[in-house]
Amino acid sequence: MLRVTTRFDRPDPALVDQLSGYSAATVHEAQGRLGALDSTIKPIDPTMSACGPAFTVRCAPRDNIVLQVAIAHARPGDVIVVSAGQYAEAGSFGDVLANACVARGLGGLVTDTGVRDTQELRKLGFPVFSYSVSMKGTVKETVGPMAGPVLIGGEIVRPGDVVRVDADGVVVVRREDLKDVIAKSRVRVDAEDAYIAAYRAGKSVIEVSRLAAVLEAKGLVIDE
Ligand SMILES: O=C([O-])CC(=O)C(=O)O
Ligand SMILES: [Mg+2]
Repeated sequence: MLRVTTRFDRPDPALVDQLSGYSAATVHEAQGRLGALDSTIKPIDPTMSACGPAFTVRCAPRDNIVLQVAIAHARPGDVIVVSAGQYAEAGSFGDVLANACVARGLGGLVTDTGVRDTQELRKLGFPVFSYSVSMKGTVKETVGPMAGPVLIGGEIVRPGDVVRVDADGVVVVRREDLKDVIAKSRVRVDAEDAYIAAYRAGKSVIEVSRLAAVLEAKGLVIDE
């Protein structure tokens, strides 16, 4: 017998909602350039985005039985995060399972293996971020634990950490850092807005980014 748990603490939904107002790149910068999964994990459609608590899953390569169990047990808003050995040659998720996710109100899927039925997935609009697209079928053989820490895209994701996914990829925020990262994201967006306003007002990049002293120290002379 193998007894597994699907219980873990989830973050305050109001904080998840606030984080969703910031792009993945902003969140990554705001937390000190941390938490970005490898760029090999990409949305199947750049218009897709999501933000939610991670429901973590470990699957054997070419096997999606634990993923299916997770879809049955995840809560509305959860983003399922599947670590399956960075295995490109398997289509472990497609439009049938995506419909099960939509019916349960899940937030999205992030996986380091492949997905298939991508045209149907795009039409359905369920956010899917994967390592590959592969038509190759999977077996349902290897059971194992879920809702534990997983390694995916070079980062550890724990159940209940928050994943923010958009056209630029996937970033993970530790649940305990959420408030701080939201505050730092706000500061960053305000600073960027000020830069953009200055450029529109005709100021130069060198002035706004205070580059003159840096360029001088580096000995750069510009002939116009
Ligand atoms: O059936 C599977 O294992 C994956 C799939 O193609 C789907 O969910 O449509
Ligand atoms: Mg299918």
